[in-house]
Amino acid sequence: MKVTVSRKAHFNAAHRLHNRQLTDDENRRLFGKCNNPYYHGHNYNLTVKVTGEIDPISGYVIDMKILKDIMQEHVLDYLDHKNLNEEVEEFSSLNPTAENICVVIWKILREQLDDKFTLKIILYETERNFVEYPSA
Ligand SMILES: Nc1nc2c(c(=O)[nH]1)N=C([C@H](O)[C@H](O)COP(=O)(O)OP(=O)(O)OP(=O)(O)O)CN2
Ligand SMILES: [Zn+2]
Repeated sequence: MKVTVSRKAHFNAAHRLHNRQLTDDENRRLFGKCNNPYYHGHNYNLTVKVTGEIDPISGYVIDMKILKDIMQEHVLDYLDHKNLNEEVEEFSSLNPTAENICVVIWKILREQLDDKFTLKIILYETERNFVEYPSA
């Protein structure tokens, strides 16, 4: 019997949506105000969902304290209060859209969690705009 446990977190970060393969005009047309060369910020809200069997001894799928510490060390300490384009290696060549940030967070956490767990990330960039990976 598989059960999903979830933990929420949030971080603030600055970014600029920009594709170096496009001209400045094309970038402005495609990304509008999100292409502002002086960057802009979001309060990102994150939900991490871990699915697995309940351990018969602990009654846990995963100890939430352990999940919290992994998220803090590997995601929040890495992304919080950062300029994603300038300070986070993955986005030196990858546009920091909500979709790409979500996949990057999934890859970071996937490496930290046992293969027996299924992992899903939901990332809110605004109160109304959010993305999920993997989808469905
Ligand atoms: N598919 C995507 N579309 C857009 C993304 C994205 O990451 N993926 N990002 C942006 C901008 O970076 C930014 O998120 C837009 O913010 P904002 O203009 O504040 O968005 P809203 O007006 O929709 O704000 P609400 O508060 O949600 O109404 C643009 N597109
Ligand atoms: Zn933005």
